[in-house]
Amino acid sequence: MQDSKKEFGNVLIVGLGMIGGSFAKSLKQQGLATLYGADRRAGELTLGVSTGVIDHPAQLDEATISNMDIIILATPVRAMESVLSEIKPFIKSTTLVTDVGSTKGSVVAAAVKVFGEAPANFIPGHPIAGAEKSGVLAANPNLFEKHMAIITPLPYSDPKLLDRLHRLWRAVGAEVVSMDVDHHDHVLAASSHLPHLLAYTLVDALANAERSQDIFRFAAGGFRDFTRIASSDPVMWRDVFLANKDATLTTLDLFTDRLAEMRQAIVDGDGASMYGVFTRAKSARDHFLRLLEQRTLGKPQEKQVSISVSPASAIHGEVKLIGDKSLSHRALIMAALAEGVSELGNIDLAGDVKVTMQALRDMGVVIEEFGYGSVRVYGVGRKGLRAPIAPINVHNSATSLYLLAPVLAGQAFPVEVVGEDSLLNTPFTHLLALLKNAQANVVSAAADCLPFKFTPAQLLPLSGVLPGPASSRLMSSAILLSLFVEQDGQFESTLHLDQQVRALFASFGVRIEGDQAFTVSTDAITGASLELPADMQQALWSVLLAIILPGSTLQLESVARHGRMNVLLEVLQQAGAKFVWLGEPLGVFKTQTLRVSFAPLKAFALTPEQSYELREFVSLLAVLAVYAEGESQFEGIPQLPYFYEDRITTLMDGVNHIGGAIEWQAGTLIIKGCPPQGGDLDSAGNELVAMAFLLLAARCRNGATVRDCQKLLAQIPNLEEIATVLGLKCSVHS
Ligand SMILES: NC(=O)c1ccc[n+]([C@@H]2O[C@H](COP(=O)([O-])OP(=O)(O)OC[C@H]3O[C@@H](n4cnc5c(N)ncnc54)[C@H](O)[C@@H]3O)[C@@H](O)[C@H]2O)c1
Ligand SMILES: O=C(O)C(=O)C[C@]1(C(=O)O)C=C[C@@H](O)C=C1
Repeated sequence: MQDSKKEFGNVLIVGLGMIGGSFAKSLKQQGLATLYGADRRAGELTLGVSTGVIDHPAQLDEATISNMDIIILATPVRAMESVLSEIKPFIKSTTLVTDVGSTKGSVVAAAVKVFGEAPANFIPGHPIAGAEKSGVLAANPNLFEKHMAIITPLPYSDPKLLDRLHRLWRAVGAEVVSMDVDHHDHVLAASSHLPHLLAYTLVDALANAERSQDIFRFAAGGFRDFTRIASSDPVMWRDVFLANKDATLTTLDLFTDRLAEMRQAIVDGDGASMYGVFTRAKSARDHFLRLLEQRTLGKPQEKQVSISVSPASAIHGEVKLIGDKSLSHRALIMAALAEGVSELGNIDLAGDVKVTMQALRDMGVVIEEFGYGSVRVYGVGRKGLRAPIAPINVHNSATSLYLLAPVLAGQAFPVEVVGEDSLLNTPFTHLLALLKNAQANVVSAAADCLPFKFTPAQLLPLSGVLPGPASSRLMSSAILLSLFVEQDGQFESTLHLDQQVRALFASFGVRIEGDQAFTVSTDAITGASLELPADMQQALWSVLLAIILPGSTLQLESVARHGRMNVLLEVLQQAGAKFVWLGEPLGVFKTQTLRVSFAPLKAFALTPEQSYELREFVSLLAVLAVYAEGESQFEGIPQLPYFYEDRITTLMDGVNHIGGAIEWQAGTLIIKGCPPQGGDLDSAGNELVAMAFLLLAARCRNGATVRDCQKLLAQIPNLEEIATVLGLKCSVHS
C-alpha cells in the first residue's frame, strides 16, 4: 500500500473540505505523497477523487490508519475529539498525527481526553490562510503559499516527527512558526475570531433591521469588504467560538469598551478623538499591509531611475522652495513632545522626514496634513507617546534615528528600533555612547548596529564633551535627551550650534545657552506656529543654476539669512556671483527673498575651515568651479568624515568621465574650469552627488543623463516640477 518513493509516503486527510482538500491537492500535484481522504460526507470523497484532490477514499479503520505515515485532521475543531477516539486503537507511534484547526487549546484538550496525555506523535498546527468558502470543490493547491503555518509543539513532541511536520508545511509553500498553545489562542482570538464575529453580527443585525432591503441594495465596497468573511462556514465558526471562549471574550470586551468610547465621541461631537483613532488605525493598518506585502512578494526590487537634462539656456522665475529637511524633522518631533497644538508651515513631507512623521504617528501622535507642506500636530507632551504596535522602522534615515533615539530613551515603554538597507550595517557608536552617557537603557543587536532595544530608564544629565567628531545631528540628539532629565542639561561640543536649530528649539520653549559649553533648559515645551525656511541644498542648487546659466535671473522666497548661508554667499561672491537680499528679515528664522542672476565666474578657494563648515555643499560648489575660469582649490576635504570624501570621489569620476578636469594634489582638490561636453553620469545612488550632476548637466553642451537618482527623487519627489517651473528641461525615466 505504501509508496516508498514519495517523500511523505501515505497521507490521510480526515475532513476533506476546503483546507484538507487544498493540502491534499498541493501534495498530490507535486507528487509528494499518496493521498487518502475520509469524510463523513461520502459525496466529498467522490468529488475529491474525480477532481484529482485525492488518490483514494478511505474509512477510519485499522487497514487505513495503521498504514499511514501522516494523518491530518481537517474537520471543524469540535469534531476532532471523536475522530481521535475512532482512530486511537490503530495509530502507530511512528505516524505523525497533526491538525489544521483554528483553535489549539481545545484540540490539545481533546487529545488529552482521548489518550490520557497527548501522545508524542500528535503535534498540532494551524495554517493562517483560508477563505470564506468551504467544501472540497473550493480546494486550492496554492492556498498556503507564502502564508504562515503556526505549529504548537508540546513539551514531549517527537523531534523527528516535528521535523517532518516542518517539511510538510514547507512543501505546500508555507512559512512555519512555532508558538505556545495559549499564546496562539489569544492572538488568533483577536486577529481572526473577533473579526468573524463582528462580520456575522453586523450582517445579521442589518438583515433584520428596518429598511434592510435598501441597506443591502445600496451597500457597496465598504460593506462588501467588511463582511466578506460572514459568508464563511457556520459550523466551523460555531465550533471556534465554543472552543476558544475565554480568549474571545477578553478581546471582545476590549473591543466593546473601545466601541463605547467611539459612541461617546459621536454623542459629544468630539472630532479630535475620532480623528485620533482613525489616523492611528490607518497607520496601523498601513503597517500591517506593508508587512503582508513583504511576506507575500518579498522585498521589492528598487528600480533604477535616471534623469536626462537637455542643454539649458536661461532660467527665470520667482520660486518658493519647500522647507529645510533637517529643521522639518526637528520641528515635527518638538511639536509632538509639546503641550498643545502646533501649526507647521513649509514642512518637507517627503523622503526621510516621512519616516520621522510615521514613527510619531505610530506612537499615537495625531498629525493632520492640510495644504501643501502644512501640518497641524497635536502634541502629547514629553512622556505622552504610546507604545507602538510594532518596532519603529527608521528605514534608511540616519537623521530619524539620531533624533528619535533620545525621545524613545525617555519614554515609559520598551520599544525596538529597526532599519533597512545600508543603515543596518552602519555602526552608531557615538549615538549609543551619548545615550549611555545619559544612563539610557539601550542595547544594540551587534557591533553598535541596528536593531536597538530601549527599555525605560531614569535619564541623568549628560556630562563632558559629546562623543566622536562634532556633528550637528548628535548635538540635536543631546538637546533632545536633555528634555528628559530633571535638571538643566549640559554638554560640550567643538561645533557651533546652528542658529536656525537654536531658533527652532526656542520656538517650543527650549532655551539653549552658551557656545561650545551648552546649557539646555525649559519650563514647559509649548506648541508653536512656525513657517520653515527653504531647504538650503535646494536653495543653493537653484541659486547655482541661475549663476551658471547665461541670461538667468531668479528670485527665491523664504531663504534664511543665517550663519552658514552667509559663509556660503561669501564663497559665491569670491567666485564673482551677483545676488541681492530683498525686504526685511521675517519670523524666527529671519527669512528674506534672495535675487540672483548669471555672472561670469572666476576660480575660487575653500579654506579647510570653509570646507568643514560647508561640507554638505562641497559637491555643488565643485560643479560651480567646473564652470569658473581658472583653477579652484578646495582644502581640507580629506579631513572630513570618510563619506564626504567618498562623495567627492564619485563626483570626480563623473566629471572627468564627461570631459571635465578634477584631481587631487597633495590633499587639495584642484578643479580646472573647463565646461564638459556631456554624457552619462553615475551618481552611485547618492542624492547629493545626483543633485550636483544635474547642475553639471544643465550647462553641458550636449546635455547629460544622471543615473541612479531614485534616492534623490524620494527626497525631492517634485524635482521635475521645480525644474519645469525654472525652465530647465529634464525628464525622469527608469
Ligand atoms: N476556512 C478557513 O479559512 C480555515 C483556515 C484555517 C483553518 N481552518 C480550520 O480547518 C478546518 C476545516 O475547515 P474548512 O474550512 O476546510 O471546512 P469545510 O467545511 O470546508 O471542511 C470540513 C470537512 O470536515 C468534514 N467533517 C465534519 N465532521 C466530520 C467528522 N466527524 N468526520 C469526518 N469528517 C467530518 C465535513 O464534512 C467537511 O467536508 C477547521 O478546523 C477550521 O477551523 C479553516
Ligand atoms: O481569509 C479568510 O477568509 C479567512 O477567514 C482566513 C482565516 C483568517 O481569519 O484569517 C480564517 C480562519 C483561520 O483559522 C485562519 C485564517
